[in-house]
Order: sequence, then C-alpha cells, then structure tokens
Amino acid sequence: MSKIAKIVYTKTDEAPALATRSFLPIVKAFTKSSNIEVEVKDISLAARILANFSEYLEDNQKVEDALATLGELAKLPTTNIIKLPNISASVPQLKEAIAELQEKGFAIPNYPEEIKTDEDKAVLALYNKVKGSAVNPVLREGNSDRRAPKAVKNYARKNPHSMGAWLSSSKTHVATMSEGDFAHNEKSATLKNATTISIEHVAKNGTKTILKENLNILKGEIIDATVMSKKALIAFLEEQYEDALDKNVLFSLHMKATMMKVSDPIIFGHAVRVYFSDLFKKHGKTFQKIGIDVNNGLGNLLSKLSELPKEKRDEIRNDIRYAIDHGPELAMVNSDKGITNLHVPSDVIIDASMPAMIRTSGKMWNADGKLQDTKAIIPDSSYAGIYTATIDFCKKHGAFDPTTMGTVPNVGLMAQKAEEYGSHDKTFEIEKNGKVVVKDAAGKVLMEHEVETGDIWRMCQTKDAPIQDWVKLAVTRARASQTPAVFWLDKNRAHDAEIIKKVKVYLNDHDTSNLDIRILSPIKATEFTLKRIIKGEDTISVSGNVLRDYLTDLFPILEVGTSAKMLSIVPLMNGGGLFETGAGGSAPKHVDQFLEENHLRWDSLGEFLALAVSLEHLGTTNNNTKALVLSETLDDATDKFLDNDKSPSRKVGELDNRGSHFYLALYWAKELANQTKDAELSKEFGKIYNELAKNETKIIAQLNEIQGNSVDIQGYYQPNDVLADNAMRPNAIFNNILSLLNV
Ligand SMILES: NC(=O)C1=CN([C@@H]2O[C@H](COP(=O)(O)OP(=O)(O)OC[C@H]3O[C@@H](n4cnc5c(N)ncnc54)[C@H](OP(=O)(O)O)[C@@H]3O)[C@@H](O)[C@H]2O)C=CC1
Ligand SMILES: O=C(O)CCC(=O)C(=O)O
Ligand SMILES: [Mg+2]
Repeated sequence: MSKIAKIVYTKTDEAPALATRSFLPIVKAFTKSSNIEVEVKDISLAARILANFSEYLEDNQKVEDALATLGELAKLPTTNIIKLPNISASVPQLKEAIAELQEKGFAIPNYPEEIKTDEDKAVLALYNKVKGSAVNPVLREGNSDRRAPKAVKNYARKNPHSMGAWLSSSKTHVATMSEGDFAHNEKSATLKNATTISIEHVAKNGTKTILKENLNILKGEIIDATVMSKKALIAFLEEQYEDALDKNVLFSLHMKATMMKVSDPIIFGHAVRVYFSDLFKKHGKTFQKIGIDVNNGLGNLLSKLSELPKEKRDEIRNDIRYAIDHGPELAMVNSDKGITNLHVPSDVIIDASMPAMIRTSGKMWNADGKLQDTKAIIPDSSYAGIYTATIDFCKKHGAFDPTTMGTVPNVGLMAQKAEEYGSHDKTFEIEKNGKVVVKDAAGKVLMEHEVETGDIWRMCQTKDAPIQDWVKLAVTRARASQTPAVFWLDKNRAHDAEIIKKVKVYLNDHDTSNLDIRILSPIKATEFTLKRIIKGEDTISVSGNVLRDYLTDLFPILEVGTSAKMLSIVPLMNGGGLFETGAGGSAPKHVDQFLEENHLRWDSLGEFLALAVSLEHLGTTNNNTKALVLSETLDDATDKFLDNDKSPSRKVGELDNRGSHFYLALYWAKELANQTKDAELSKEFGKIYNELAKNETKIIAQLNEIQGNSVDIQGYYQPNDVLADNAMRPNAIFNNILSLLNV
C-alpha cells in the first residue's frame, strides 16, 4: 500500500465555492480508499481578511493564514494543489466583505478612506495585502500551460455556442494611445550581475525622495521601467469621448484593475473624471469634502452622496443624469439596474470583457438593454493591437465558427511575478514634476524618466530561471502536440527585445528539429494565428504574462464559449503541481441566480479536468497506482459527461451544478467499476455505481424539483456553512450512497 498522499484543495468565493460544497464530498469519498487525503485551505476573500487582522479578533475567531501556507507549499517538490478561482477584490468588493464580517461580529477595522493616523496607514497596508489579485501571484511559482482538452474541443464542435454575426460595416473599434503611454516610454535592460537597486524621485528643485530601496535583482534578470503620462492620457480620453459621440458608439473602458491594482484604478479614475468633466468642475469641492474617490468607480461617488443634504444630493444626481444623457452612451454592465461600465473597476475586466464583446458581434449592452457597436478604450497600447487585429479580422471574414475553428493553447511566462503583473510594489503615482531614476548598488544610473505630477511610473521584473523554464515548456508542448508555436514578442518593444535575446539562446538548449517555432510581434502573431484558426489549424501561443491572461480568455471564449472549460496547469518550478480550474473567474452573477431561484449554473468542468491531472501527478510522484486509475477513469468519465451533455443548464428547474456533479459521480463510478487494472477499486465502485444508476431518475427529479425558490445562506463572502452545505447537498439519497464509500 502506498503512503498517504495529499491534495490541497482551495476553498474560494462565489460560484466556485458553492460548487465546492457539492463536489468536494464526492472527491473525498472517491479518493479515500486510495490513500489520498484531500485537505481544504480557505483562501476566500473573507478568510484572507480575517487572517490579516488576527490581532483584532477574539481567539476563537482567528483563522490560519492559509495563503501564506500555500505560498510556502508551492515551493516544495511534493506539493499538489487544486486552485479554484477566487475574488480579486476591488475596493468596493473589499468594503462589502468588511461590512459583512463586521456584522457577523468580527471587530475588524473599516477600510480607511483617508489616511490621517499611523493606525490608518497600518490598516491600509494590511488591506492592500488582500486587495486585487493577491492570491494567484503567491501560488504561481511556475509558468502556465493552458489548453482546451480534445474532448472539450470536440464537444464545442458538436454543440457550438452562439456566436453573433460580424458585419464589415461594424463601427466597433479599439482606441489606444499613440504616445505618452507605457508602451511608448518603456526602457529595458538585462542585468549582467546580481545587484540591489533603488528607485528615486528627483524633483525639479533637486529634492530627492526614495520610492523604493534594497530591491534585490538576480543575475540575468530583466528590468523595465516606464511611465504613463497623465496629460497624454487625459488628452486621449477626451478625444475618445468626442469621437464616441460623433460615431454614436458606446464608450467602454477595458482595464485589469484587479491584477494591475495600483496603476489601473488610477487610469479608471481619470476616465470617470473625463466622462463627467462638467460634473467635477461644478462639484469638485463638494466631492473632495466628502472624500469621493472615483478610482473606485462612479459607484463610489453615488454611494457617498447619501452623506449630503437632500437638495445637494438631488442636484448632483440630476447633473449625473444630464452628463449621461448628453455624453456618449455608456456600455452597461447591467442595463436593468442602471450599472454602467464606469461604476465598479472590477465589473469589466479586459481578459473576459473583450472576448465577450467579440463573441457578440463586437457589440455591448446600452442603457436600453440593446446591443450596440462599441468603442473599446484600452489606453495603454502595449497589447491593445491584438484586439484591433482580431476585430479587423472579424470585419473581413465574419464571425469565427466554433464547429470548424482550430485551437490556440497557451504557454505563458508567469512564474515569480513576471512582468507587469508583479509591478504593484514598484508602481507610483508621481507627486511632483522631475525625474525618476533607477540606480544599481554602485549608484550607477540604469534608467531614467522625466515625469510630471500625476504620471504613473512603474518598474517590472522578469527573472531568468522562469524564462528558461518557459522556453522549455514551449518546446515540450510543441513537440508533444506537433503544433507550431509562436512567441508573441515584438522586437521593436524594449522589454520584448531583451526577452527575444534570451529566447534565442535558450531555444538552443532543446531539440527543436522539425518543429515550427517562430517569433512574431503580437499583431503579426494574431494575424498568423487567426488565418490558421479559420482553416481548422492549431497554433500554440507562447506569450508573456499579460498576453497569457488575455489569450487564455480570448481563444477559449471564441472556441468553446467560456474559459471555464480549460485545462490549466502550472508545473511548479520546484517540482510540485498547481492545477488551476479553468482560466476564467468566479462569475458573480451565478450566485445571484442561485440565491434567487436555487439554481446554480456554474459548470465545474474545469475542476474535473484539474482533478484528473492532479491525481495523475500524485500517482506518478507517489507511486500510487490507484491514483493513476482514478485519474484515467475520471478523464473517461469527463468525456462521457461531455458526450451526454450533462453540463448545467442556464435555466431554473433543469439540471444545475449539483445534478451535473451527480452525473460525474455516476460516470466515474462506472469507469472505476469497469476498469481492470485495480480489482479492489472495481469491486468497491461496482456497488456504488449500481446504487447511483438505480436511483438516477429519482435523484435528478428531486434535484430539479427543489429549484424555483430563493435560498438563504446568510452571507455572500462568508455564508453560513451549515446552510450553504445543506443547500448544495440537498439530496439524501445521493448523500447516503456517497457515505457508503466512507466506511
Ligand atoms: N483565476 C482566478 O482566480 C480568477 C479570478 N477572477 C475573478 O472572478 C471574478 C469575475 O471575473 P470575470 O472576469 O467577470 O469573469 P468570469 O469568467 O467569472 O465571468 C465571465 C462569464 O464567463 C462565463 N463563465 C465563467 N465561468 C463559468 C463557469 N464555470 N460556468 C459557466 N459559465 C462560466 C459566464 O458567461 P455567460 O454568462 O456568457 O455564460 C460568465 O458570466 C472577479 O472577482 C475576478 O477578479 C477572474 C479571472 C480569474
Ligand atoms: O488573479 C486574477 O485576478 C485573475 C487571474 C486571471 O485572470 C488569469 O490568470 O487568467
Ligand atoms: Mg484571465
């Protein structure tokens, strides 16, 4: 008998966390006899807040800092983590979670609106640790390998999702800056030797301020520095405002305020102020007095109005209405509820929002709930070109056809906070005109930028070992799948030019004979890939961290309808495995539907795929042959699941997440019963399969019948465990059959 091996399963938020309450008991039951222990680590937003504010809590309220534990685990060779999507909280979400926890009796402090005291500063620093994309960068001690498994692709070919038609006359377009942005101001260098650098601001009058010091840089590490000019940004946004009015297209801003948690909320704030410029001119002083911060969206302004006397409040509301009526129409997040694209920075997240728009004929929702052509505003031009190229392609060739299109797996550079997604601690909103200087340990100036008040300056790091690992992963994938691989790198961009030098060197470490490996600029790579995709040909995209994020939503959403169905593996550089479930988010609107009508339409396919590779990894690393049998049979069960179309329906009264888990269990038990590699498993699951099959009709009918009414689980960020577990495991017959596996 092999020794007990462990899979760490994350508890997260929203729809995935609800699904876990139903799926995890199945996983635990099915793996128990194979000496596999499934340990849960709570990295939900609520748990992360509580872990950081331990000293404010009673002893019996304190929780483990599970994220810190996982961060350490990710560096160990024996680690096997299944990571579900979690909330990357914007400030409005953070405040909601804080309020909910306070109401539940946790004496955590408010999110500080203004920093007056040292305590405010300390509290803000703790909340900043929880804010935005705070989980993924800690766990991702490896690069990213994301693809649509064959079964998923075949399913989409047979059951294509809807695709809006594209007309060549579409007015939809991407608007991006042509000067003064991060792309145009970038400087980059590869450091020959390890050093310690400092970042210093030197004001026009010579006053020096240290922005950051003692930053250790490894030998061979690439550093970049760049700046987004506030003046250029505002001029650009003003132009887009006018142009959207002229062209009668929706004004829609696409940012990544969650992962780019310092820079992008600032840009978001400028967009809100430009759109409502008259309002800010008229009421700016009042807004300042009540501490409005539109970096957190128009929603922040609206919620703060309650602090004003009724008359003033009404006047401002009227002025907002006037601005919206007379400005370009805004793309809407929810037309029924009047929530615009500018309300909450985390509502429109570029990786998912641009593909969703491209899938829908290039249109977004307007205030009347109708689809309309759109100006997609992506201020920084570093990566905006890939969407322009895709949109131009659709205008020329029409919408993609999921029944015939090829696939685009991604190998993404991600490890150790590579590139922009690791830049928050080195991003600064400049306070005074002057320059920002980066110096090495000897005081030598490495980079320098002229800056003005309000500019956003940032530095990124990319370590050498992750690049070597990424090149190796790309060659391995190209070889394994016999598919051309394209490095999406632009030789004319400072950072990419440094990466290209390394890629060329490290490709020599591998046998690339008979492989088609190219380096193309992101725009050329898009064109190359799209030309192939419509011919049904596959192309691996090998990209940096931001494009990894963008491309692993773009292609999956076009090819298979959602990135939730992706296999998403992070081979950890120290030998462990991190298995992410899908490439998408946590679909908050699924929770709304669940609470309203007891129907959860979250599709756990990503979890099934992740579990299969996790079991395979565990089987190989622990010499646990039963785990390998569990893995193979789970894959076969997932194929059946897709063949028989047992994904949740969107509609109440039909199969939902819980019913889909029943089917996965049924098919998995059947495969285990029928396999011949392990007689014990076959015997054990033969009985279970019989019970499940015998009760199928009854269980499914009962699971459908309970739907239709609202559900109360007493909380959004930290629901009541008993209520939520009961809601997600409502079927006594199914629960009893599973409990037979626990004896
Ligand atoms: N890895 C992670 O931890 C990630 C976390 N996030 C977080 O998730 C939240 C929402 O992100 P957002 O960018 O809106 O993206 P989502 O992927 O959550 O939502 C976009 C749309 O994708 C579809 N979808 C996604 N997952 C599923 C699923 N499993 N089953 C069925 N449909 C699905 C739904 O579209 P439709 O209605 O068309 O079916 C959904 O409305 C944010 O808090 C964000 O920070 C985001 C990305 C990754
Ligand atoms: O960490 C996040 O906020 C989102 C991650 C994401 O979108 C991705 O990795 O694709
Ligand atoms: Mg993403």
